[in-house]
Amino acid sequence: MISGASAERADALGLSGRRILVPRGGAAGERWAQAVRERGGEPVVAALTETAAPQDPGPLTAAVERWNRGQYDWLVVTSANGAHAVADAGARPAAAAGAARVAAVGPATAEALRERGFAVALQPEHDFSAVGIAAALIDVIGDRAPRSQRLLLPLSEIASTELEEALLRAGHAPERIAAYRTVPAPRDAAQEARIAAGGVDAILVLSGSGAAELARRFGPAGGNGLPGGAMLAAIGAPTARALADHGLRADVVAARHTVDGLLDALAEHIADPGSRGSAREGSRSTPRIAPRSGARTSATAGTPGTEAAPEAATKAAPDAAPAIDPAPPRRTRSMMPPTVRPRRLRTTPAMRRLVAETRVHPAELILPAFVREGISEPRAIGSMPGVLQHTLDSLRRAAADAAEAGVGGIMLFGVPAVRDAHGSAADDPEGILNLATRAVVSEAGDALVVQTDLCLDEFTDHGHCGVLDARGAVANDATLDRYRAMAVAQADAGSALLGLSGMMDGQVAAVREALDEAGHQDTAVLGYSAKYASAFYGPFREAVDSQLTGDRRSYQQDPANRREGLREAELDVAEGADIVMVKPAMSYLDVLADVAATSPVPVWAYQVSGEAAMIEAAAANGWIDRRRAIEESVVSIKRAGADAVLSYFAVELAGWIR
Ligand SMILES: NCc1[nH]cc(CCC(=O)O)c1CC(=O)O
Repeated sequence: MISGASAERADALGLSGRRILVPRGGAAGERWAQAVRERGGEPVVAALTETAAPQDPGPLTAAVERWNRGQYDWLVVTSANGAHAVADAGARPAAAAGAARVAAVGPATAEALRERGFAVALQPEHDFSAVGIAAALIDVIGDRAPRSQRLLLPLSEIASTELEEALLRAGHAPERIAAYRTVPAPRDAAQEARIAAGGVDAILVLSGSGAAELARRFGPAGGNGLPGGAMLAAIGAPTARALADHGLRADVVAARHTVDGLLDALAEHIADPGSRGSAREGSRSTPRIAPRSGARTSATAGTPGTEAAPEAATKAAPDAAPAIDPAPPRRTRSMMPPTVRPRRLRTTPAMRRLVAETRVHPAELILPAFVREGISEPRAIGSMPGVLQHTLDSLRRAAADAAEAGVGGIMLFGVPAVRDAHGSAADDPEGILNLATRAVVSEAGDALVVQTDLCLDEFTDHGHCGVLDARGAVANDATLDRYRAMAVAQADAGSALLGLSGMMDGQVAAVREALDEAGHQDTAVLGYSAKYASAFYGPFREAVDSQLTGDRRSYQQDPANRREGLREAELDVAEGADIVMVKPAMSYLDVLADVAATSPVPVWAYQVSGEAAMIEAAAANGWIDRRRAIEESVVSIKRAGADAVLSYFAVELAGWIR
């Protein structure tokens, strides 16, 4: 289908710079989006349709029971949805009777089946459609011989009858079951308006129902209006005909009904609008609003659509030439060129810089730093490349470097030589964290806001953030007494801002009261308000040589909870927190945005150790661009609402953006 030269063009960057509407959500949408990205395009995921359980699940359940009892010879699956539907209904990979086999319409379906534990015995070689799988099956099971086969066909409610008809004609006993249905996806008015205003360059149309929904939302009859100039790329001829039924014309019709087939055809069309991958040739006689009978398939083999869109395999007559040539060819674009062009503001680096909504400034970055008692040389931390366990001396130098780079603050964590059940070293004026605080304040206290982690986990021999009761549970109120003592010791040492990271109830009020009683009215309190029990603290635990076994789920928040994050922040503000924080950052940007929307005090976020480690590890593998990923991650945290960000990259990033 695709000539050598244009195949090469269509290759890696064939969609470069193009925004492509992906009309599916979920895992399928992500697969399409990834394939668009691999070709240099920018996917815009806007689900038009989604799958739902059939109106009446009874027949599917009964059929799956029969399958499990070994009453079929074949399970014939024509879409990934079908595979998931039967698996979800309880179909066992190997039927009890043993001899049953599984056929898949194409590679994506086969992959879904394998994912669910089914071995795939048969798959068409080229034609991933109802016609293709019928032919492949009949090849193997023959015409009636040796005996009529029982085949279970779990299909979409509106799938065509092609497959069962072909099997019936060959003398077999197909049993069609409605396994799922395709329904309109929830709508997003703002996104639709952006799309209509020229937000995409091309739209993928993957099924007849997708075409119908596209027309309903953007089509000629009362929708938002299709984005001017957007190309329509149909997965196959039936889908192109469905578009025509709604007064829309496919610019591209894929000959191979797969992700690659469609995106290659689109890339080929972009590279050469007159090429065979485009529908121009096939629809020369087709007006923009094509009567159904006038639509012609372009270079397609068989009746396609099944692999990506089983319901699209309609009973249309393929390649039926129109009786009367309805209209002269249209060489002009079918839609008006856009007048609204958001890309104008992206044309040059200077323009992009001028219109950037979010900026990161060094003063809004805080460097977390570790100091370890009893070492004479700084030590590397395996899971945190570039981060050290400092000696007092090297910490002083690191603070001076941070001040020099213009960062706003430094957050100190201490790693003591000796631990006990109460974390005695935490409030000992000669404890490592308090010593380090004095050292850093004298070195750089004018240039940097010197801050201290107020928590017991680095100091206890059991590694928990509080003291334990007789049964080994973390005792909230007894811990508050320890926090009061720590607060006074840290303020005495010169800490300007206490970072309360222990997640005990009432900790902000307790610490505020203790500070005020001790005459430290001017020492500020940072509530780690919405702190989640996160896997992303992993490398930190190495950094502080944590003694923890088990987890912190009885005091840190459940990652499933969003509302609770806002509540914790509100409580901390009410208790007198001067600043509140959300932590980790990247997986909790929704919580951060919620808190930022209502907080009367500054809102910070902590890009934690695991977030940094992910970037380092991927960059070390050459999988992402390290600097861009760091810049993007921090600007995203600010965009979501953070006024300042704790980041292990603070000094390096400050150097880049100065
Ligand atoms: N003292 C508790 C504390 N303060 C900051 C972090 C994690 C920071 C990071 O992962 O970078 C932790 C660890 C925890 O809650 O287990």
